[in-house]
Amino acid sequence: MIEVRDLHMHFGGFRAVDGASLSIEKGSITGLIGPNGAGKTSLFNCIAGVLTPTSGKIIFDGEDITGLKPHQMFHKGILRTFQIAHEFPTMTVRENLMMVPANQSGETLWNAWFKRGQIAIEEAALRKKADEVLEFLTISHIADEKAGNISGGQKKLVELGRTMMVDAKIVFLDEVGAGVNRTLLYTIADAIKRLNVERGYTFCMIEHDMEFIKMLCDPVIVMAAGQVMATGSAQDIMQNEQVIEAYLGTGIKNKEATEGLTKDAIPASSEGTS
Ligand SMILES: Nc1ncnc2c1ncn2[C@@H]1O[C@H](COP(=O)(O)OP(=O)(O)OP(=O)(O)O)[C@@H](O)[C@H]1O
Repeated sequence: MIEVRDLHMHFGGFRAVDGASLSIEKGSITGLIGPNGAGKTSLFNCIAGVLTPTSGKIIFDGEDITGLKPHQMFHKGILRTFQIAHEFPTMTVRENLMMVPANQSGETLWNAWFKRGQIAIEEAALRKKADEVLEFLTISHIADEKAGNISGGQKKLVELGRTMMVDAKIVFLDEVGAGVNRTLLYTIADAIKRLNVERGYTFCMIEHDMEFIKMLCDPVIVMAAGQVMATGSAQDIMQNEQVIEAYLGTGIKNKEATEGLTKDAIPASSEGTS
């Protein structure tokens, strides 16, 4: 689905991405790991159009999308979570979701005056969709909360919800599990898995938390020094000598905690979304 060919992203003389080639298969939840400074975020930013690569190609379903801008990627269904505006703290969670879709008739003053009926229809449809999204994510109970008042983990779920408002095809998640308590982490993992299985979403996620990676991702791509060092199942990756070597000094986080976990270890539905 997305093929990255010999990608380079240089900052002055520094090669943050230095000839990375990889594939993200349709329908996969692909993990992207690597030590600090490996070039993961720079690679994400190139794919999402936030950075223009120095050289190399990014192909999406056979089409060369190298150098397209974030809004052009957005219209192709390629979303990087931070690329969708951060929450508006004084608006409710539902209103935050309703803000996402582009091309709403009410966006201009002219339309607000002369197309009031059309706007009302669109708003009702958006509201219905937002409520469906909240139900899918099991957070209907916070629909009327001000987005600024919800927990960090709930904000991550709302961020996922925003991608559902525009029916994304592939979503790039940057450390979605960071700083989230374990209970809510399972809820987020469950939502990602269900979006993947039930809605056909493809995900590519940067994570430092190996437990989270092992729960969800297959394959896992390891980057080091701007290049792809290894690709394989989480289990294989964690036993790969070269990978362990690359992590020396930092350690693979939660390595021990991952023993015995499988991709199906996520509860079918989770409680305690706080
Ligand atoms: N805009 C920039 N200008 C100069 N150097 C940059 C810039 N962005 C990133 N870098 C450098 O490129 C290297 C790769 O950074 P990047 O953020 O892509 O790595 P990463 O694998 O995502 O790291 P981390 O896991 O710590 O977030 C780092 O050494 C970083 O300092």
